[in-house]
Amino acid sequence: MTTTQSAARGTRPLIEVSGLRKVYAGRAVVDGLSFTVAEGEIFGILGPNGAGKTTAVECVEGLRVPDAGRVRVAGLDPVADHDQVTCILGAQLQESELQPKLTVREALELYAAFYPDPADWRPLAERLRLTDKLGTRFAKLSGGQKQRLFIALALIGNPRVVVLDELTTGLDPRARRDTWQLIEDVRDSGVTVLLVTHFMEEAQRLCDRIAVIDQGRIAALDTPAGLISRAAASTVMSFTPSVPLDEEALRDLPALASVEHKDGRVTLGGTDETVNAVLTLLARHHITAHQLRVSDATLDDAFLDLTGVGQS
Ligand SMILES: Nc1ncnc2c1ncn2[C@@H]1O[C@H](COP(=O)(O)OP(=O)(O)OP(=O)(O)O)[C@@H](O)[C@H]1O
Repeated sequence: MTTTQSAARGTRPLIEVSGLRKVYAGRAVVDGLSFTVAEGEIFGILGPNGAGKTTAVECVEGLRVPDAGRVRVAGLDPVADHDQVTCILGAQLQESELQPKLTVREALELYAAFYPDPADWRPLAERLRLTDKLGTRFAKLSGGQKQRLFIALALIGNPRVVVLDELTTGLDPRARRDTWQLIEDVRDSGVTVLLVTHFMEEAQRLCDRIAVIDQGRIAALDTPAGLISRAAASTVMSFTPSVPLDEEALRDLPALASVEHKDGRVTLGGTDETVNAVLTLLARHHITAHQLRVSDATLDDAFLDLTGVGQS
């Protein structure tokens, strides 16, 4: 660790964003964002397309200059103290930033040379399962291998925090799950993670806290469980009734949050009380519920209620 890094280490949050604003063509795409990230956290930024997520994290990285507000990384200004922040914060590269002919070994050696106190790339390559790919050119790597290389390059400067923006987009489910494990390993090794994602399951599984961003503002900031508890319905029930249901009878159900009919299937949002009342109603009318499913609300449901936008 460098002197600057140890001097900056303390009890204050590792990342502090306060009143951040960024305007393009007269439109505030980031409009007064405030959040903090504690050392050791996986902090998620979730939001619909165009919500301002990348703009916000690029202000944290010092790649964009805020129009208003304050950003600090370990107490440093990412724009004014850019060189020092670069040693503390590792950013995931975009694919186009690597030469297709560069081998994995060359990329690791090249990026290690950028830092005053780099990690030894050999154990890093081992940890990221790249050792048998060291001689492979970037263009020949699979999507998952490229992502593992990007994580290695983000970690090569021994950063205290890594910013991962849409890291698993385009990966198949298996490679995505492998990458999740790697992100957890990164955090377990003591590195704080700022994660921008579109994937609800990813955010729910990995993040300690999540800021849901909508139209440049924070719609909610909480733990995954806290966000889920904000969904209008805590329980979702769906079934195909053997005969069509009386709409009026459904409307009178206790704690009912939503009703939807689609292709003969009924989906109800509510609580356990709603579910029990539906079962009683069906039994009373001798109606069978085919393919009955009852599930707890998910982050997806909460996201939909908070932003009005469904996600993958
Ligand atoms: N350099 C720029 N010049 C003009 N407008 C920009 C610029 N960068 C971003 N924008 C606009 O700002 C808005 C927010 O973009 P941003 O990339 O931050 O959103 P995002 O939440 O990361 O979206 P996505 O999930 O689609 O990546 C968008 O409407 C985008 O078109």
